[in-house]
Amino acid sequence: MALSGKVAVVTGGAMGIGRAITETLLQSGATVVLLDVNESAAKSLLDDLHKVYGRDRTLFLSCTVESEEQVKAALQKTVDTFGGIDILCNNAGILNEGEWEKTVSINLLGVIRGTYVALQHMNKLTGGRGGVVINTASMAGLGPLLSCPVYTASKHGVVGFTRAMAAASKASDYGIRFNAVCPGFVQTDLISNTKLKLGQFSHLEDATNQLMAEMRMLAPSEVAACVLELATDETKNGEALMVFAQGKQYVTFPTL
Ligand SMILES: NC(=O)C1=CN([C@@H]2O[C@H](COP(=O)(O)OP(=O)(O)OC[C@H]3O[C@@H](n4cnc5c(N)ncnc54)[C@H](O)[C@@H]3O)[C@@H](O)[C@H]2O)C=CC1
Ligand SMILES: CCCCCC(=O)/C=C/[C@H]1[C@H](O)CC(=O)[C@@H]1CCCCCCC(=O)O
Repeated sequence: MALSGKVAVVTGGAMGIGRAITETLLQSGATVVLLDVNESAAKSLLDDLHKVYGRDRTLFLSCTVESEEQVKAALQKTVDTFGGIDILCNNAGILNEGEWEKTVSINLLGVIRGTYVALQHMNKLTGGRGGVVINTASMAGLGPLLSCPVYTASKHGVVGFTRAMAAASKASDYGIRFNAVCPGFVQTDLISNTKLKLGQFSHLEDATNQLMAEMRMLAPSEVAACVLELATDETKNGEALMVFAQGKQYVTFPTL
């Protein structure tokens, strides 16, 4: 029960990787607030979670990470209900090269928005308890996914933002660690019907499917286990933890 008494917020917590993160954090003793746009999936998940963990340790708040107003209201509600925030998992994301501005808006701006709003509650310099922010990036945040230039750009942005925030937080004594998890392909809805999601790069569907076939498809729980490691290992700040066929590996970046 490493996280007993801690309060976690998971964006995109209703499905896929976010759902696995929610379940893993609950198993580790945390209270989890899930923010999502998919109300039916969230409510059905909550019904299941209440049976296992009781009604007091989970809360669903309907919220799009595209709206600063909604994110602010959701995090304020979290603090009013549970007394603070210790862990933020900026996980919500989409893959849609056709709607590329929305992809940036959710995948990158959503992470920045969530982080800046949470900082107001978590920063030790402004009365917060400190804690940890874990962003779901991707291996596409470290190398190019050929059929998804904008998705790739958004995830490179998440990795860069995470590392810069980690350095800023350390230098400013915010008491908050910042880490990113970078999975390869994970079996979730995000990678279903890929052709429709590739927009002007739909001709690269076969190459994308080939890549998926070559890389072992991960289970959401494998990613969630890495998120738990980043949440509980207090030595980790500014890390990008890859999860891929061979297991997991902390990325070594060039030092300048
Ligand atoms: N599935 C994969 O192969 C990989 C996924 N990722 C990343 O993992 C994260 C989670 O993706 P998956 O679980 O695979 O996808 P998913 O589609 O299964 O789940 C995404 C969740 O985010 C929610 N969501 C979408 N837009 C939202 C918004 N504007 N505000 C709040 N919630 C929103 C959805 O309703 C859903 O519950 C994403 O950031 C994705 O880019 C990273 C590497 C690999
Ligand atoms: C410091 C070492 C970093 C190595 C990162 C890496 O292995 C990247 C590999 C990409 C390679 O450039 C060609 C690819 O397609 C790889 C990215 C695969 C991305 C899977 C993304 C799944 C998803 O987010 O949906």
